[in-house]
Amino acid sequence: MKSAVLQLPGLNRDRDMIAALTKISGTAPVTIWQTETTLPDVDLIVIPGGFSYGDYLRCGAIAARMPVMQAVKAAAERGTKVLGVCNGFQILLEAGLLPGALMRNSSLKFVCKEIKLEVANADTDFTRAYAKGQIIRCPVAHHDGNYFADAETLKAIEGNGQVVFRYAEGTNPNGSINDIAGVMNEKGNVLGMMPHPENLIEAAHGGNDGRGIFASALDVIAA
Ligand SMILES: NC(=O)CC[C@H](N)C(=O)O
Repeated sequence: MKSAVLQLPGLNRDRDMIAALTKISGTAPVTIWQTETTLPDVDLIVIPGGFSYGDYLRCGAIAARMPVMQAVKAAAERGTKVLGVCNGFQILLEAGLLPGALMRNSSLKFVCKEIKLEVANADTDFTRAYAKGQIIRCPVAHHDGNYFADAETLKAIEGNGQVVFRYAEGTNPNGSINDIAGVMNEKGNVLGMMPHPENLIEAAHGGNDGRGIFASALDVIAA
């Protein structure tokens, strides 16, 4: 499976993401720059974390309006898998590719720590390496991770199994409604998540609980 990583000014997790994808798939992802309007032919596009355009206006708001996002939207409509992590999740929400919004953490503080995630839906292209209900470790690092959706949207995403990850065991670091840490679109090919699985993929990271997300999306065996 071929993958690509979006690179935008201010993103800072792109190298970690490229390293994770390369290690897990054995092939380096292609990189995509903000001005590109024609994307390479890949199976998975990843929008990594960071502070695109300095988080001005709202996290992800400027990035979502760059030409490249029209191309990402078109690819998602054609069925290409799209994964957004942290700022990538914020960008996907601002671009309208996912439901809901991410607000300031309820503590009003930047949180950088390890939390626990429950795999709420293991029947997805991004989580089939896990079992439903499995608890995995994962780091978070953000100030705007407080997921919110109105009652109608919440009912729909809960009912459709679009909530893919929840913060487990009282580890919700940001006040997200229903402990939501990751959501996908109705079609199931676009996933956004606040935690950083690319930073927990090998022994040198202190564990590999995040590996299954990439192994699932890239269709390789999780080792
Ligand atoms: N690590 C990240 O991607 C941070 C996302 C965003 N800039 C925030 O702080 O909420």
